[in-house]
Amino acid sequence: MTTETTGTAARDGDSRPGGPADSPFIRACRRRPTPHTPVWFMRQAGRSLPEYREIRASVPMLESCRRPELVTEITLQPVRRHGVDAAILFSDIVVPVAAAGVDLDIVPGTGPVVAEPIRTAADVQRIRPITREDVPYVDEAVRQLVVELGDTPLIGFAGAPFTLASYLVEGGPSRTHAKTKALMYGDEELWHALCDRLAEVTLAFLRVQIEAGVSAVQLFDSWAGALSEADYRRYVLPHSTAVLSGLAHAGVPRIHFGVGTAELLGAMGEAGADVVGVDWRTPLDVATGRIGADKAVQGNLDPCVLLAPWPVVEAEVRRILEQGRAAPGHVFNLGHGVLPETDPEVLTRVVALVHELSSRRADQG
Ligand SMILES: Cc1c2[nH]c(c1CCC(=O)O)Cc1[nH]c(c(CCC(=O)O)c1C)Cc1[nH]c(c(CCC(=O)O)c1C)Cc1[nH]c(c(C)c1CCC(=O)O)C2
Repeated sequence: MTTETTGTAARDGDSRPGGPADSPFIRACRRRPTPHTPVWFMRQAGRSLPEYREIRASVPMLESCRRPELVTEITLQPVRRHGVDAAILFSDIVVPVAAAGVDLDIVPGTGPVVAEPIRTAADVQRIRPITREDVPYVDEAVRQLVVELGDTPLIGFAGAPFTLASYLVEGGPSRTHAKTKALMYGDEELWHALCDRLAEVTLAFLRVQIEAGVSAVQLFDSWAGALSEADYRRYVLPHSTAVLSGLAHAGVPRIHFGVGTAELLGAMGEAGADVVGVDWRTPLDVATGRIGADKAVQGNLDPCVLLAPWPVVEAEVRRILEQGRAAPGHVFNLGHGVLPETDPEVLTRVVALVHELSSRRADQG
């Protein structure tokens, strides 16, 4: 197949039986009937897996994201082990920002740390627009993965402007996002200039992944829940909309996710999502009431529940499958990422249980 025929236009019509576009995951994102409820886990590629810890032992995080053969192997690990319905590209939300010229590192046990935080108009200018040439390793890894994965869809992702801005303005992880909010409330013009630039970088990064062949994209606005709905609409929604609506004709479903977003679910759907991610605080039927019946939902299992005895896990899986029926499409997932201390066997059992319970129901019509 030539590069041209693997582009978005070709994939748009590519729902041949058995291909990734006809997979249960993509069908659920598009609110079409599925043979079973699809399941994957945010942060499935990572520290809960011994095979991941082994392969990463001597390679720093950011470097591992820049080695296509490592990205491919780590992305495939949870697919092999758990039989999940989708793979998610192994990367990080700060990878495109680093490619855009921001000096940063991912510090083990801490997260992204920025050498010189972005707090002035001149700082914003240091964030360059990016093209595929700035992230060749992502392009290459996605192309390899699409071949290796066959019918299993690959999810591409990026960080949303607010969550990226928080790391860049704070200089690292923050509980209160105080410096970020001080800039947002104190200099609205600079705030929008920063988020315009981040939306541009994010959109370009997602387009590279889509051109290379991912079947869906997820926009992580992990920390958007720190804002009221009014502030979200004023300071954040226009920028996340620029990203998601910018992909309206890209031919792949768009998932929009955040934590603590009970009050924001409707607005997050409005940004241009096909699927809205829901954390553990809002049951999926309640979430659907807020998001509207034209969007699919994903999430809701508290990652901490996976640390509890199996009967507790099983009861939660049953509850979420039941409440997910209120939505026109349901992708089973956690309400946030897999915790490093999670027993991988439990994840494998959850996948099997979701498949068993939901296919039994599909059989019964
Ligand atoms: C906020 C955020 C980040 N990165 C990401 C988000 C949004 C999702 C979320 O809210 O959790 C997204 C992300 N980061 C990573 C992935 C890989 C794909 C997946 O399996 O989901 C994804 C989708 C790998 C990673 N990204 C990181 C790791 C850990 C690196 C290691 O192995 O040491 C992995 C596997 C590092 C990272 N990078 C970031 C944090 C907070 C951390 C953890 C710091 C720590 O506790 O060590 C920023």
